Amino acid sequence: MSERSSGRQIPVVVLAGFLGSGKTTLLNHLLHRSGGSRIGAVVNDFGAIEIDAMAVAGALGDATVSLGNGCLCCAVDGGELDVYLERLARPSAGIDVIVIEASGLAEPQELVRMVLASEHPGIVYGGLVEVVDAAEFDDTRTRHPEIDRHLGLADLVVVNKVDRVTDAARVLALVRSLVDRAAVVPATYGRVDPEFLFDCRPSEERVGQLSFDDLRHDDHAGHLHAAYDSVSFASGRPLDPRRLIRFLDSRPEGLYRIKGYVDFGPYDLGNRYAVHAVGRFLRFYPEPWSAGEERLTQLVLIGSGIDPAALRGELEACGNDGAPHTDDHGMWGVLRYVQGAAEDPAA
Ligand SMILES: Nc1nc2c(ncn2[C@@H]2O[C@H](COP(=O)(O)OP(=O)(O)OP(=O)(O)O)[C@@H](O)[C@H]2O)c(=O)[nH]1
Repeated sequence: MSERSSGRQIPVVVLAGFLGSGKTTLLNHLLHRSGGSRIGAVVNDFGAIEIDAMAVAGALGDATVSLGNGCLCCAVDGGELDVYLERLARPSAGIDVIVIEASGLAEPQELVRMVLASEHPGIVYGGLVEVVDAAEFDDTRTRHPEIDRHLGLADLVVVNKVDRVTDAARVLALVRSLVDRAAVVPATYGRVDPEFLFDCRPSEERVGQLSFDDLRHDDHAGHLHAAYDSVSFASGRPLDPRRLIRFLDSRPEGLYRIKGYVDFGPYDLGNRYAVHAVGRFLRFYPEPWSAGEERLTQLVLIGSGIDPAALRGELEACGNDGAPHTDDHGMWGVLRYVQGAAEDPAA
């Protein structure tokens, strides 16, 4: 019998973690491996184009709702979130657990506070899951010491991307030293047993402690995202692969995160290319265009100390001039960054 039909409350899990740590990857893993449980998701994108929502929507259909353009943690009240939670918690939706994927710059305590403050009788706070990028962890902590505080609130920490480090044991030990009572599990590509997430519900005592100590409505200026800008770029003109690679190879230090989809037009008529940059990490993932899909390039760039107008201009300049011929070598630069099967054998 599902939780709904037995009249129990639906747990709402907050899935947080710094930019690019692997939250969407983990959510997609859960959606494909959740067995008999039906998951509803609320996806909060930082940029104006909802790339994360696009990445999970196919798997979820009407069980995804998207809250784009800005951190949910800055909503004045949880009213908007409540509307979405109510929609997902309707018995007719048949949902067993709801996951809120926070933007990579959200303040997790604000989201937890909103869930705890919700007056919807059909839901209950199901815990905070923090995803950590093992390869970027040291640098991210140096730039953002508040990450330690986020980990202290977590009920489960997934130390992701252990395939990218040679000292996973050290990173795991460091994370364990920073958490309070959370379980800490290593992962690649967010592959954790869904039961871990569904069972990470905090004790009553912990929830009480959270609502009094950790969840004071804090100063907005101190939020992580206060120091970040985002640039959204959408174009129906295909990009030239060489120009785009030149742009990406010379991207400024502060431009920490790029994500979206690229149309290379005549260079590959069959595929669009999902692109992800996280710090200096860069990957392209070709995926076939769906029949009838509008051929667009849609990118979100997020960084600190960046010049949005200049970046938008540089992306404009990556447009293909409409030259009728492609050359055989044009895509080489892109293909260097296409993920090989050896990198993720289970993909
Ligand atoms: N090598 C490696 N790459 C990973 C792993 N998990 C995720 N990635 C890649 O990291 C990039 C970012 O992953 P996402 O799941 O989009 O990260 P996110 O936390 O949702 O990103 P934001 O929403 O922008 O904060 C993508 O290119 C993923 O394929 C992993 O375990 N190992």
